[in-house]
Amino acid sequence: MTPAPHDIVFVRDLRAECVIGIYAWERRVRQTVLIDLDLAADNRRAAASDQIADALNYKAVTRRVLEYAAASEFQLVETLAERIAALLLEEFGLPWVRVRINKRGALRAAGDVGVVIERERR
Ligand SMILES: Nc1nc2c(c(=O)[nH]1)N=C([C@H](O)[C@@H](O)CO)CN2
Repeated sequence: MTPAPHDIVFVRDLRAECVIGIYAWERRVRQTVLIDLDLAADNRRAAASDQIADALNYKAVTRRVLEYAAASEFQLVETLAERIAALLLEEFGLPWVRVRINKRGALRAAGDVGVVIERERR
C-alpha cells in the first residue's frame, strides 16, 4: 500500500502533571503542561475495517505519554518535547510526529508559552 502522508491522528490539550522548570521552587512542585500531538498514521486500514486493532489508538498513546511525563523531572520544555517525540517514534513505530508543549501561565505577561517540534524516524 502506498504511503498516505497526509493522514494524522491528533490530540489536543492533554493535561500532564510533572516536575518541570529551571527555578528552585519549580523543582519542589508538580506543574501542569498541556501537550498537543500530531501523529502521522495511515488511517486507511482502520477506516476500511472499522476495527481499533487497525488504528493508531490515541487512548494508548496518551496513556503512555501521561505515564512518561508524570515520571519525568526535566528543567526545560524542550527536553520534555524531545523525549516524548522519541518515545512516540520508537514505541509506536510512527514515521513523523509534531509535539507541542504548552506551559500555560509560566509568564505573568503571557498566556501560552512553550515549544513545538517536528521529528521523523531515521
Ligand atoms: N526556552 C525555554 N525558556 C524557558 C524555560 C524553558 O523550559 N524553555 N523555562 C523557564 C522557567 O522554568 C519558567 O517556565 C518559569 O517561569 C524559563 N524560560
